[in-house]
Amino acid sequence: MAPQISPSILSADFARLAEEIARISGSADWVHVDVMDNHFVPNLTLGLPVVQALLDHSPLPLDCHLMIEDPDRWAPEYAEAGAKSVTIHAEAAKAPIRTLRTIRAAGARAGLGVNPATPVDGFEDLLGEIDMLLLMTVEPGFGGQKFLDVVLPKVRRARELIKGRDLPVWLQVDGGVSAETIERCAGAGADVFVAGSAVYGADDPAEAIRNLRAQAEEATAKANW
Ligand SMILES: O=C(CO)[C@@H](O)[C@H](O)COP(=O)(O)O
Ligand SMILES: [Fe+2]
Repeated sequence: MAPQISPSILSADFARLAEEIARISGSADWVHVDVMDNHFVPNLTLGLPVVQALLDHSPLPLDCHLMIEDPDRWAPEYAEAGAKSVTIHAEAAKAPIRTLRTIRAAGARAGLGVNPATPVDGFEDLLGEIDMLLLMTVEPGFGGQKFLDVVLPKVRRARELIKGRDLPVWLQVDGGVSAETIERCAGAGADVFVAGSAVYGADDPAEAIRNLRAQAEEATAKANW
């Protein structure tokens, strides 16, 4: 699949979210929405009512990343509200298969997220239940952190597992993705790139996205996965 860019609004101006989305609507593929509950991660951002409001204003599909303690309870509601992609964390879900199936049944893409220290090998058998695997490349909870190179072998491993099973599962990297790191991610097999500070910290977010995409495309072509 051609690389996709999913800018995170965590680094946008929370008082002007609809306008911040409008700034990237011609250049991004998705809008990445980080839902944090101050339990699964030590930060509190936004929840279902704000996502419902954004759905009325966003020309781009929403890619909701749920960093919450009880995704089994809440994930289906995001999908039913109209989010096109809903990712739950493997470390938090108590009934991941049921929840992933419920997300899909509601018409959304089902994502499974894993923290930097969580191995992907244990989730091999779940690959058929998901549309996207999200690999955190920082510890979840905050934007603007330094990319963790230590996760790159796992990105490669995940791509091998997906390829080995010949499944159309997207591989998303999230955290510290920038002009300095995106080529390494694409080279390791990632094809969906979340970037918060690298996009919204730039003077021209649309140009930053175009540059990230060009870098990802070049590295993907070279890697030839
Ligand atoms: O899920 C998270 C953080 O927990 C991410 O989506 C970050 O918001 C990405 O921000 P940058 O690291 O690109 O600034
Ligand atoms: Fe995220």
